[in-house]
Amino acid sequence: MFKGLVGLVTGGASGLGRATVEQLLKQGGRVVICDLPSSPGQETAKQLKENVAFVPIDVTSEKDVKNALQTTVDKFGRLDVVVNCAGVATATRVYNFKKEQPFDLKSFQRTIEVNLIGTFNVIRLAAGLIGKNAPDADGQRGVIINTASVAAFDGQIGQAAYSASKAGVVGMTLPIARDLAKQGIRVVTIAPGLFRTPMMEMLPEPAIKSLEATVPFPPRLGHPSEFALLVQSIIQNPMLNGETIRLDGSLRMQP
Ligand SMILES: NC(=O)C1=CN([C@@H]2O[C@H](COP(=O)(O)OP(=O)(O)OC[C@H]3O[C@@H](n4cnc5c(N)ncnc54)[C@H](O)[C@@H]3O)[C@@H](O)[C@H]2O)C=CC1
Ligand SMILES: C[C@]12CC(=O)[C@H]3[C@@H](CCC4=CC(=O)CC[C@@]43C)[C@@H]1CC[C@@H]2C(=O)C=O
Repeated sequence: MFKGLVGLVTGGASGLGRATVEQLLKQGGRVVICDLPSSPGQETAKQLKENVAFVPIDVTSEKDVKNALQTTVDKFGRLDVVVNCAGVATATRVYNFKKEQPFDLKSFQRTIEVNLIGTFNVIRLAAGLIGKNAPDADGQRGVIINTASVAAFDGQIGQAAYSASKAGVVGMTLPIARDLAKQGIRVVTIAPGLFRTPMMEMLPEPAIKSLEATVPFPPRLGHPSEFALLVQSIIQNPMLNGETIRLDGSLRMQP
């Protein structure tokens, strides 16, 4: 099933996205890595060698995403699977009473812009290309997988912007799955708990250790490869659609 499959992974140069790229390649797929020009996407593609290409993009740009889709067609002829992993994390309280400073609106807008609108931008443009595929025996033409966060449900102090952006991704999953159902395109979102990636490693190790202790089982950060395994499973299971799946070791984040 994966042999020859063409995937496009945003945020594919790092963390959960990179692990997904590696898993798709391991299964015999071909992959376009989409990430910021400043990311290590080019080196990543070189390291992974075959059946992979890097296209520098900002997910919020229509022009960039259209260019990435055109490159996908030029290089691999089609697109079957999109995995949206590009994202940014911010932590600011709604009001800083010591500095008498409200949350910076530009920072709130940028978080929504990248995590929510960027994800939507990729979905809306990729759907047209996936819709050109001939349907399989089940009528399926492709799969779109998004990345939210458990912060969509249990957002912590300082996560108003991040949680709102991820809740938006959760909220649009079902309506988009319904929009694309007639074309046989499935849409599923993963809401990860805590995974060891460069985003997480912005935190000092003692903070990571204490976060790990809050995960009931297994009491550790997830490995990016475990995220990639769920991506594989979603691709393989045609009954998964319009749903958000928590991948969190039963973590419920504390305030
Ligand atoms: N690591 C974790 O524990 C969790 C991560 N997530 C989400 O998973 C996704 C992947 O995160 P990680 O791999 O941990 O982070 P990461 O920081 O390792 O990777 C994120 C990638 O997104 C790219 N990116 C950022 N803004 C972009 C833009 N405008 N256009 C294109 N690419 C852009 C970055 O360059 C980076 O390569 C994110 O959406 C994050 O919010 C959700 C829950 C937990
Ligand atoms: C996003 C997430 C939770 C956070 O808010 C932190 C982030 C790692 C980097 C951070 C450093 C800080 O100093 C403040 C908090 C945060 C932005 C975490 C990575 C994954 C977490 C998440 O989405 C959990 O579901």
